[in-house]
Amino acid sequence: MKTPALLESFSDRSRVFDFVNRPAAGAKPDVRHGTILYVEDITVSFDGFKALDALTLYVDAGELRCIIGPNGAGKTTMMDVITGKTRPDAGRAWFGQNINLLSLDEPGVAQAGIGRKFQKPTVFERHTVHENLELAMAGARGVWPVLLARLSGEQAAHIDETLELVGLAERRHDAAGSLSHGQKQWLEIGMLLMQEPELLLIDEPVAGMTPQEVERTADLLTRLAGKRSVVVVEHDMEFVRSIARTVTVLHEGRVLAEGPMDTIQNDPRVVEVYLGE
Ligand SMILES: Nc1ncnc2c1ncn2[C@@H]1O[C@H](COP(=O)(O)OP(=O)(O)OP(=O)(O)O)[C@@H](O)[C@H]1O
Repeated sequence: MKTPALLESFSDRSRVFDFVNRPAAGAKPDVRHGTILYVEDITVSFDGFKALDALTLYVDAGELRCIIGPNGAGKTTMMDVITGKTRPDAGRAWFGQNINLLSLDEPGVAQAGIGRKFQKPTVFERHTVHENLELAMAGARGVWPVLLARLSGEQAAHIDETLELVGLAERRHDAAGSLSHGQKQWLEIGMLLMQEPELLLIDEPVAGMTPQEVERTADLLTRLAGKRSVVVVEHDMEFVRSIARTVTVLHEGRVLAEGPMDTIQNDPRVVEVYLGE
């Protein structure tokens, strides 16, 4: 019984998925200069300790960027600033040329078109893969409209396309709880995609995956880039090597090095602080 089952999850939904409550669509980022994300001179201090220290980096529209760096380098703090979770002490963060991220709260950032995927998959375990995507659909203003409205042809097609993209078409009627860890990660990426974000921030997507799942995730993220921009924080260097065009290395809250993976791998500073660990 689909409807009662979905209703049961109502209380959980708002707790687990803030992004499902994404408000109505706002302005799109203006990327006419080719840059979708501007992070400039961002400083975040915790009790005097600088987690980010005048961090500056730019991400191009359509790019797939990997961010690496040792524990405590500031990767999570950077994502927190971009998504409105942490307010910086100083600096600027813009989404395209026109959207000042520092003026938005977390729902506002999501509404503007930035989707964030945390490391641990959080899907509605008791609901089917298809229902999970329905609930996450862009424009849904809560569980009632999702449940009561019949899917339009366009919405049904969007779900079908997403199921194909994340490789879960054959599992659409299965409970999300029956999926493997890797499949849950793909489902959650699919849920983010239902809101059609311009920029996806993805935290350690392949931790705990089998080698086959890692390979399929590399393929998925590579296919997502282009139409969207994707920023991936990841420690698995083989995975980073397999997907990244440009790698940014963070260290002590700053960019230590940035460039193609081959250059980064041979940079003695990077080897010293990170790769040589
Ligand atoms: N809320 C906080 N209060 C105090 N210190 C914090 C807080 N959040 C982060 N830090 C500190 O800021 C630094 C940067 O942390 P951050 O989590 O951004 O690093 P990271 O690169 O994501 O590390 P990891 O790879 O371990 O996830 C760390 O030294 C951390 O201990």
